Amino acid sequence: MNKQQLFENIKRKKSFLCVGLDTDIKKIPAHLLKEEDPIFAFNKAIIDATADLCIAYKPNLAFYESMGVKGWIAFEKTVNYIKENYPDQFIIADAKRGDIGNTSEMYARSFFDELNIDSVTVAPYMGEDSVKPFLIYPEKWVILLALTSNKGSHDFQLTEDVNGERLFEKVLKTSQQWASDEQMMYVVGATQGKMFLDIRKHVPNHFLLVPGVGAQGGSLEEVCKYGMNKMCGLIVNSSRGIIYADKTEKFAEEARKSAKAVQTEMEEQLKAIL
Ligand SMILES: O=C(O)c1cc(=O)[nH]c(=O)n1[C@@H]1O[C@H](COP(=O)(O)O)[C@@H](O)[C@H]1O
Repeated sequence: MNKQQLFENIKRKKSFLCVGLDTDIKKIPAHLLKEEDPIFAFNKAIIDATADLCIAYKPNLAFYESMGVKGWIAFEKTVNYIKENYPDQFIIADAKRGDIGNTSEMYARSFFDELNIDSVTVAPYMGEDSVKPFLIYPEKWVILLALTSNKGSHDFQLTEDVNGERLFEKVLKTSQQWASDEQMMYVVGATQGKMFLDIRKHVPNHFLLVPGVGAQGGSLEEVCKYGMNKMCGLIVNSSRGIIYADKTEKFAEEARKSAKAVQTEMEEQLKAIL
């Protein structure tokens, strides 16, 4: 999917919501445990209940890999289910990969060749040759960690060099030499508030993947105020805040209500640019 198609989907659905499929066997409703594949059954119900309200899904690999082979199968079935039934959805493999070149090549192969996923999150700290293997696939995206939502973002990302340049700024500047805004996005946490102004100084036109609303307490209003551009430029993720809205047989219905509440706020925010 290219940038224009992404924007068309945002306009059509009046939403820039990404539903995070961080599916934990310990948190899903008990009645699903009797299913042959409870993780997939949960995901399928959540996807069917939310697909018209969001433009992206982000399964986080940790939740699947923690279950071994069964988890990987559920992940693959989930990706295929989205592709077959909701082909307009942008799929993000949240894997935070990145390694020496020939190893990154293998990561890229698994997500892009084998599974045909639209994008993968990548850590920038091993540098150019660790990111480039992901960039040889047309219309596939690298989503590079820039300024994350967690407290630990202060440990490295916000530290300054002798010239006063912060590490996340160096990441934004340098990585723009590797790919354009048609192939690269950046992760910026919703908890970063006014920092979006600094981010936009470096990357005015890029799409940003923004996790951290909902369970982590980030403000959608602030994200939009400081981070929205003329193509929206935001994909805002909520995982726990949507998928675990309820633990009963009505879980999918309640997840839909939570997604609808976020989408309604997004529709309001989009009036600034549409
Ligand atoms: O790359 C990410 O998606 C990510 C980056 C970041 O800075 N913070 C962050 O929370 N995430 C992911 O976004 C999701 C947030 O989940 P909730 O806090 O439950 O909405 C999790 O899958 C995190 O791993």
